[in-house]
Amino acid sequence: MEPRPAAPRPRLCDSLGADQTPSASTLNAARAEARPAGRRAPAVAAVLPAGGSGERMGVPTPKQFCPVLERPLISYTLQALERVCWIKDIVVAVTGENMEAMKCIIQKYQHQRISLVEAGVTRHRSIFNGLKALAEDQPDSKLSKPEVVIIHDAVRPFVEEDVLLKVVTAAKEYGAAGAIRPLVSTVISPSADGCLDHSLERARHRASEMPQAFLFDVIYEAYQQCSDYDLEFGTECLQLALKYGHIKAKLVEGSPDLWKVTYKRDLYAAESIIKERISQHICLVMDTKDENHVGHRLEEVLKDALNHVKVTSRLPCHTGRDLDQIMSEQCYSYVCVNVMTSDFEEIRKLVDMLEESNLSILYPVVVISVYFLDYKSVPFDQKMENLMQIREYAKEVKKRNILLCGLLIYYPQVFYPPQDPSCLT
Ligand SMILES: Nc1ccn([C@@H]2O[C@H](COP(=O)(O)OP(=O)(O)OP(=O)(O)O)[C@@H](O)[C@H]2O)c(=O)n1
Ligand SMILES: O=P(O)(O)OC[C@@H](O)[C@@H](O)[C@@H](O)CO
Repeated sequence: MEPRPAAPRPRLCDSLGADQTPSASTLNAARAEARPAGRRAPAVAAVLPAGGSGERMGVPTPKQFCPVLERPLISYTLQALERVCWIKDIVVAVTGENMEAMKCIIQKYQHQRISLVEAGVTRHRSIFNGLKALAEDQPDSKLSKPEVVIIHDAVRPFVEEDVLLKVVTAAKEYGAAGAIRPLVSTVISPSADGCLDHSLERARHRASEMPQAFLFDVIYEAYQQCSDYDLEFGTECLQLALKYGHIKAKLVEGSPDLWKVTYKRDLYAAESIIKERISQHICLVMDTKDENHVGHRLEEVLKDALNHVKVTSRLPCHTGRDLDQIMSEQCYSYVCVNVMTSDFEEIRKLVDMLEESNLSILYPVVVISVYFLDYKSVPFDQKMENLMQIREYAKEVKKRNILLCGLLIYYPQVFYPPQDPSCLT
């Protein structure tokens, strides 16, 4: 029985999100705005419709459960919402047949604050079921009614706290709010005979995306008044608030990352975006504090190419503090540069720490151990035997989503024999 992993670290580093991740001061200002002076912050919950079959994806598995880096797509969306500490409940609507699979995902990735409800046969019905779970007029409701409810498709994994805060703040003021994006294609209206009737002026129109947010009573009452036609064929929650609540939603410009995973190409795009984001963080671990350590040359090169390069030394007196601090920033790629030792045990200790930190539950962790060895002072076969242990250990830790590899750089120490001063010129 595998030991239950400890609860995941409370927050992912915001830089795993969209490029526009706001600074802490921006968020604090927005939070202050969301919390008018003298009034308490609104209780906020989220409803995630996740009951679709993903027909347009063209694979047997519903797209919300399709793997991205060997982890279901929906887990990334849950993680994005869990990062936002002021969302108190996350209600996910899944079909009965996927309920067990969803419970396993919640347990395996240690998702928190999640409640599950049965999905409906349409997206609107799934959302309505989610809202019912939050309404206090339901006999078996265990959740308290929020003041504001966020509605966000479970297949939109790249949602950041800033846009969530914007739509919630706007919903509190206007009653409803939704993220929008510029149209990429022009919208046209075909005539009955399949020819162009007219086209819409693209600049005057926008694509409605997610997240959206509503005063709970506004959207819940709209759904309660909904016609069956709306529930069956509608695709726009903002329209329901307008039609049944006479609320004109505030439109919030969203970032390019808010797109919905719909086709297979979207899954490939999501995977490459996630890979790119986690690879932007590198932690260089050096085996000495020497400022002339060759690892600093690598640091200079990496800093030109990456957003975040952290450096630490693995001296025993430093290991705990330095590495713990770096792990708290959710770094998933480690390059260990060893000039003083080729001791495999040091790497094992580092990998054990990474494993205990549960980092690799959410994303694969990469550890590259580089050994600079002077071939005149270190017999090759003796060191290779020692380093070959890495290969066996790598097979073992790969099962726990830690990818370990070793790199041996054999080089001659450059000596100037003293009897030949010309070498010194
Ligand atoms: N009966 C439904 C249909 C859709 N959804 C959810 O609504 C979101 C957006 O819908 P869409 O992209 O249309 O998903 P699918 O309906 O699964 O896709 P398709 O139309 O290609 O089948 C998805 O998270 C989907 O799981 C839902 O909760 N209940
Ligand atoms: O479920 P579908 O993909 O058909 O449509 C969902 C989208 O309409 C919806 O997510 C946004 O347009 C915002 O309402």
